[in-house]
Amino acid sequence: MQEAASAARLGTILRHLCPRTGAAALTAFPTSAQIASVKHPVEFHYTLDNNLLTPEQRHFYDENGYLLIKNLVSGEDIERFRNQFAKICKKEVQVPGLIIMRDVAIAKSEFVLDQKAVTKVQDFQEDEELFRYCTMPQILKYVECFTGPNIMAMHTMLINKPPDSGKKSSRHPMHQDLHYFPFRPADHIVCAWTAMERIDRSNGCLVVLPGTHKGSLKQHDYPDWEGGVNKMYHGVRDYNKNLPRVHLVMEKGDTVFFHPLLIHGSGMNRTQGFRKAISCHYASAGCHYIDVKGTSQENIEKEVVGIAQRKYGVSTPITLKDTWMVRGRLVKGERTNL
Ligand SMILES: CCCCCCCCCC(=O)SCCNC(=O)CCNC(=O)[C@H](O)C(C)(C)COP(=O)(O)OP(=O)(O)OC[C@H]1O[C@@H](n2cnc3c(N)ncnc32)[C@H](O)[C@@H]1OP(=O)(O)O
Ligand SMILES: Nc1ncnc2c1ncn2[C@@H]1O[C@H](COP(=O)(O)OP(=O)(O)OP(=O)(O)O)[C@@H](O)[C@H]1O
Ligand SMILES: O=C(O)CCC(=O)C(=O)O
Ligand SMILES: [Fe+2]
Ligand SMILES: [Mg+2]
Repeated sequence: MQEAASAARLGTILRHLCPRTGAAALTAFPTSAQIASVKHPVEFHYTLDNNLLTPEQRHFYDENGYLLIKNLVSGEDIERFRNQFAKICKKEVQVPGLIIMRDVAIAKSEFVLDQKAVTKVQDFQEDEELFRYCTMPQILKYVECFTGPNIMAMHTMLINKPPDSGKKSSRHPMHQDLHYFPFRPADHIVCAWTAMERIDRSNGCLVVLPGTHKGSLKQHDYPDWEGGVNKMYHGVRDYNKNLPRVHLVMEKGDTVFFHPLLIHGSGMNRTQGFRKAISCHYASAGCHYIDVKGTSQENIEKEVVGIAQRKYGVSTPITLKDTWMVRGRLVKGERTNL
């Protein structure tokens, strides 16, 4: 009896150390022989093993909070996404629920039906062509290593970073995507972000602070930038500016998977081209919603709810959770909690 109790306790500790591999390595009540055999507790904390990731890749993600896979999306598919994006900008197609955002530097200038006016489109879950990105088997195969088999596409974006207007507003401040998400656990959420062309420091690549996914969710506010900040581009209030930064230089089709606590941003676009990337945030359907009242996420809830009420013309009180429940789409397995 005592052995069963201590075995259960050890199981709990191991699961705590590593929720998934700990649970997989041990049955609910391991025998003392099993306990004795657990010499090297748990190797990997942030990934599931579906025979896709090598031990080196799993180790890299554990340590750094991101994983870059070369050449995952074909040039042909990227061309199709580009064409669809152009059609959306020209208003040749109307997509229900889509948010079209213009850069703050030109938001008040005259409206042009051209992608030169669009900084990103969000929530394209109702666009069959762009949403194809979120359902690509070669992407979901990787996503499953982070989320498990029941997968929800929660947030979709095509980012069209414009040439900087001179005000540096094309930058994206350093942030953690979890700030926007009222669901947990964070370890079962992952972003896939695919470069639609070569992206390096000249056109504003992703900048990451490796290892910061091991920390907690930080307080986010608007950065104090003279040239203006795009709506809802909150940044981490205080982060250690001495932490090493890594610039992710990517070729067309390369895809990075990253943890929602990883602190990242993107630099200014110093070229004349519109730097394009397409992304989707996935979560395990088994994640649960949380109430963000009284937490650091209260400020973003207020903004998102304000925009959602305007967009859907509702005046009844809604929560951050409601805005996510209507956007999430199942892409694999079974829709359970989210
Ligand atoms: C829900 C968030 C999900 C994020 C989750 C994943 C992590 C991702 C991290 C991010 O991407 S953070 C940034 C997320 N940003 C957004 O979600 C903002 C999405 N954009 C919008 O909702 C609309 O583009 C916006 C409401 C800002 C404007 O759309 P409208 O169609 O209402 O534009 P309109 O031209 O009518 O302008 C209305 C007002 O907004 C202002 N505006 C427009 N674009 C702006 C801009 N880019 N920045 C600041 N203000 C802007 C514009 O000047 C004007 O101000 P006034 O009322 O004072 O005249
Ligand atoms: N003064 C600043 N305060 C806060 N964040 C900043 C500041 N300058 C840059 N950043 C952030 O750091 C990231 C990279 O920005 P930056 O424009 O310096 O690009 P970069 O790729 O570092 O280019 P460079 O080659 O000039 O260093 C972005 O997320 C940006 O928002
Ligand atoms: O600059 C980009 O393409 C990505 C910005 C980003 O991190 C985000 O939208 O969450
Ligand atoms: Fe982000
Ligand atoms: Mg810099």
